[in-house]
Amino acid sequence: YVWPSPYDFLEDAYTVSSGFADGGIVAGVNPCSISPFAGLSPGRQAASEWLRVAYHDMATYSIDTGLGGLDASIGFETDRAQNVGPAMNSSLQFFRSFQSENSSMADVIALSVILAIKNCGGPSIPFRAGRIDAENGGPETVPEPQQDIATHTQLFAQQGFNVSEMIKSHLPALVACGHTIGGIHQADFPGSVENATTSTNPSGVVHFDDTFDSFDNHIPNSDARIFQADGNQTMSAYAKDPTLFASQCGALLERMLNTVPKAVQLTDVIEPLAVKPYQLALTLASNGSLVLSGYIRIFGTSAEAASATAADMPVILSWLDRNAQASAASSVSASAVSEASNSLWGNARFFQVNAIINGQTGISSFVVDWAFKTQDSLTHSDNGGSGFPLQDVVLYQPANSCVDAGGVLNRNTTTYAVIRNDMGPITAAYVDYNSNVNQVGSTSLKQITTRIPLVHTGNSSSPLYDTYSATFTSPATANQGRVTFDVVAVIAGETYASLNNPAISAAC
Ligand code: HEM
Repeated sequence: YVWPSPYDFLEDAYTVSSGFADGGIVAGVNPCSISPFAGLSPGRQAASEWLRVAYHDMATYSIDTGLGGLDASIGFETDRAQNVGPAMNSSLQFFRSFQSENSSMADVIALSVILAIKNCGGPSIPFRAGRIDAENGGPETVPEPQQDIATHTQLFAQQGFNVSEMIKSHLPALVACGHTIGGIHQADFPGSVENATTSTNPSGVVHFDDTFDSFDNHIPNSDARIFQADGNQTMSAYAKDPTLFASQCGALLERMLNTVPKAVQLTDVIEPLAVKPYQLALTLASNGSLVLSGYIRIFGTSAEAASATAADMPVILSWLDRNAQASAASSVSASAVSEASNSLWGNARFFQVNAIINGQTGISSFVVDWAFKTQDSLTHSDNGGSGFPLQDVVLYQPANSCVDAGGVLNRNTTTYAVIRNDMGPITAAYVDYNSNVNQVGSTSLKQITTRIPLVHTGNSSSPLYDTYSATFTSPATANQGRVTFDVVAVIAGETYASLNNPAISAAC
């Protein structure tokens, strides 16, 4: 994994759980007992709902066809008795604000489970991205409580969870891993729960075990029937050994999340990068200089990383000009962001960058030299060898870009950019606006890209750059996922792009 990557947003959301640059997902499950919807319906728990969503989404997988799996088909399956209750749609409602061109609903579902389980005290499950959202529902193959063990075993086998060597039987094991948090609701399963509904417990939730908000080896008695599938062997092993429970659940749930249609290629495991740019923007200033602004994140898992104080950490950014040459005055110190950040996986701190770069000589890459303590020798981070790459050919200009505040449903968005005029003929210049639209039959969104040509508007503050703009009518973006846009130019046969810029919110 090297920056920049299409999966930078998911890596950010994986790495930062609260505070500055909050990924936003963990807020829905922190602490493990809560739900963003508990105000509407007390007794609900998002961590367990998200895990159930992921299982029910994945349960449409067929080992015979290689179709189904974790593909957000659940959005089209919520009216089925198998998926009874508000959990499916309200989870998707929460997740859709994280959907974008580079974060499918299926990837967000997988990530949500990994974050929720970790935050509930469970194992660290490796995260891979690259899932593709289905455009319709799958087969009705979620196990239901009234079915017998033979049917459950057969359904699990069809989902790719067969009896194995390491884990005696996947059926009791995976059910134990699923039913360690959350509970069953009388409102949805009146045949299984009685006399639980009260004025303070309107959905009549009965927790599976005494630690419904802890991902631990306390196991529900209500599943005794299922645990008999292997003569209770798996359960007695788990009851004796919390470490075995955590490691086997981690492995089984990882496999569940990575069960995807055979055409889908998942990425390598995504782990927090030690040094990573965040919201970095290169722009042309009114005096003809370039300005590099944004943040550098430093992440670590060591004891030193845990005890460091951001304000005492040296973080120095040094860049090469556009011909990859070092020149005088090409380095700057980044200053600690005062708001702390939290991570479930280690310690993350952010440093603000504000570098003025000679507009004549430009920039092509930078490196970061840093340490956890002032007196430590500096660690040289060069992004795997060739530095953190930047291009200074096509620059998005947020300062001028704006949204016409007038319209509520449809608004005019104007995007400004500057493009170098000394590199040959410009054969194409456009903005790719990556947004999301509702789709019939699902709470999940569908990603679309609209291409708008950039029009040449004149000279800029620098003789090297001309100005361009693109105006188009965009739909309102409230709870319509993450909108990003790319500014692209094809010059003398080469494509230059400023990718994944955040949605424009400044009013015109
Ligand atoms: C034979 C297989 C299974 C059956 C029959 C079954 C059945 C059920 C039932 C009836 C509920 C109550 C739902 C509600 O009232 O909202 C439930 C909840 C739940 N199930 Fe399963 N389940 C099975 C397997 C699994 C698996 C494999 C997982 C995940 C690995 C899982 C995760 C969950 C979770 C987390 C909840 C709690 C939801 C909440 O608190 O709202 N289940 N299950």
